[in-house]
Amino acid sequence: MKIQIMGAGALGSLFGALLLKAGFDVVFVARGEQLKALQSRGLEVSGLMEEHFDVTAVSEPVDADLVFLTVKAYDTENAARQLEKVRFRAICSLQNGVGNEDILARHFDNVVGGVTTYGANLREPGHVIYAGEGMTLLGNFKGSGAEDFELVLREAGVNVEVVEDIERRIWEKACINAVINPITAVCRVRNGKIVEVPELWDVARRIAGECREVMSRMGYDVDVERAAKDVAVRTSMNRSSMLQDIEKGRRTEIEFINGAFVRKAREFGIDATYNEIMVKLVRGIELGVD
Ligand SMILES: NC(=O)C1=CN([C@@H]2O[C@H](COP(=O)(O)OP(=O)(O)OC[C@H]3O[C@@H](n4cnc5c(N)ncnc54)[C@H](OP(=O)(O)O)[C@@H]3O)[C@@H](O)[C@H]2O)C=CC1
Ligand SMILES: CC(C)(CO)C(=O)C(=O)O
Repeated sequence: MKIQIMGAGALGSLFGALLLKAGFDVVFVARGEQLKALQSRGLEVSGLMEEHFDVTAVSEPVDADLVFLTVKAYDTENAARQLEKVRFRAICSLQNGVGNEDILARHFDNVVGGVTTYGANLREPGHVIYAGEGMTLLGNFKGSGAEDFELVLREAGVNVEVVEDIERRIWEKACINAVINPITAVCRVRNGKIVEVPELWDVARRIAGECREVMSRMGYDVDVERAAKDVAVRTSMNRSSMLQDIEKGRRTEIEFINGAFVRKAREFGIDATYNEIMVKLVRGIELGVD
């Protein structure tokens, strides 16, 4: 069984390492310094696992059985175009944000949606920190394949479950990210501050309210305010992924998180002013208004 990790950054390196440890044939598709490091020094894993792996790392996709897509959401279209040139049975996104599976479904027959709460950070090229064990939910988005991905992940010791409502789960995770990520990124605070600082909680509640209304119009009854509060408290010391991106001067996934709620709200003709403001503020920082 050959498994390809398309976008061997933090999350892809972690999942690839877990699969390698279980004995799978894993190919890492990477670029830049990460590609050079993987090719010359291999992959170092620290944190919840301490191990070094010699790896196969390439700059262009190759034929494989299964593909995990772990690029940032804004790179999905480009990655899909590269993957169109090779053969594989099914592709599974483990990304955050909404819309990745729709992009993949325009290119491929068997698309599996994924949501994971595992945590990984790149300390330096070729060195990933396994920061947190979580849960991974998978579901067929188009065609089939979820059970194949479930099987390999389970064999690799990953907590995984196949669900029937993967689209809902993807939107649910996006709700949490929509509330926590932009506020932490704009105010440069850890997740816990969102509930500790009344002014920030006031904004968080308003974003959550808009997300809840969008979800409700989609037929999903979700108490977004409560869910976001729970996660912010549980992860109070975390620096959100969006805050980390901003701190590193990198592009964020805001268009695929709050931007997705703004677009859905427009479709339904409802208000999403707070989400829209967060998109614009984060874009402003990305563009260098900082
Ligand atoms: N890290 C985590 O703990 C979690 C992350 N996620 C989600 O997973 C996704 C990936 O996150 P993360 O791993 O943190 O991000 P990273 O930026 O660390 O990893 C993405 C990697 O993909 C590379 N890449 C992008 N396009 C290509 C390409 N065409 N060919 C080869 N390499 C490519 C990037 O290179 P470059 O750096 O040059 O852009 C980067 O190394 C995101 O959607 C994120 O929200 C979800 C749950 C947890
Ligand atoms: C849940 C949360 C907010 C944890 O930090 C996250 O997923 C992120 O940072 O992107």
